[in-house]
Amino acid sequence: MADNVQFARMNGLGNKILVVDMRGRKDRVTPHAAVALNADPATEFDQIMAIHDAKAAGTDAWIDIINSDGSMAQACGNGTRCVVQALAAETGKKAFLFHTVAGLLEAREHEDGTISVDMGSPRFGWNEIPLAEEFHDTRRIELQIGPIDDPVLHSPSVASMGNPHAIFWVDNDVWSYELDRFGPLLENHPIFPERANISIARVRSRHAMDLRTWERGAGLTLACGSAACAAAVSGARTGRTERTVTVNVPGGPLFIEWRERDDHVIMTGPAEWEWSGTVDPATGAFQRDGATAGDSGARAL
Ligand SMILES: N[C@H](CCC[C@H](N)C(=O)O)C(=O)O
Repeated sequence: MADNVQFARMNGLGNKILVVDMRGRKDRVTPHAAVALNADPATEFDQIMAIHDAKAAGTDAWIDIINSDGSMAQACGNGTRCVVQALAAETGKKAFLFHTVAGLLEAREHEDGTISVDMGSPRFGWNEIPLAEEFHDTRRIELQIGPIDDPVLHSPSVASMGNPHAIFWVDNDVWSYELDRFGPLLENHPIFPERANISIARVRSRHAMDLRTWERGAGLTLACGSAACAAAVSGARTGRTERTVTVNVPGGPLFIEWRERDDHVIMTGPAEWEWSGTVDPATGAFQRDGATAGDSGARAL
């Protein structure tokens, strides 16, 4: 299998990530390989982060983000932290500038091992999300699910973090809603021409909320970094929270700051290496190395 490349199974607060090293190659990880990798319980994932050679001076790498259904995503906060950890372990560098289809992405590893990603400016225009119909106020759009006169979820805030998000605000425990049932319906609702990541959020205080996400192209996940950012900015925009919020996702807390000075959203959280191996990016056939996560912490690919 001379055509294999190095890859690592990692996670960002339980968001299942495969980081694949495509540097020095012209080909890409195929949708076929993605679907095959996701079908094997050992490599089941939410996103693949494929690291390619940089295309522009001053950037460290180009990154392709691939959902487990083989579709491409424009942003993945948790996966970006995984890439930073792997490249920091390889190079000793702490600060990185990545290029994705959504633009430039700055990220940095801190002394304590946590990683911050500058997710850029959120966008709120109905055609930027995008929505299929014009809505002037995207803090609350007309969309509901459940009985017409007593909807289970309704009036979400919508935002783009490069990728489309809808946040439904709820009063009860986020676990009491059947997101596995409503998620696929809402993800594919005609109001979202490019589909959407669907979250339910419960505000706990001016600085904290609970969040569960049904990810576009990946389904229920333990964490979704871009959704945490979309929820935090939507919380602040609707007056529910301040601009600095701890977003508790099923995998743990993410710290989000919507910076006043430049409108950028900074997401901070951990990344974890689980094991490494080699994979054929055309077919998804893979082999594991011997080493697995003990207390080894960060590791190069
Ligand atoms: N897990 C990712 C988001 C993936 C988004 C993807 N599901 C899409 O937009 O299609 C994150 O941490 O931000």
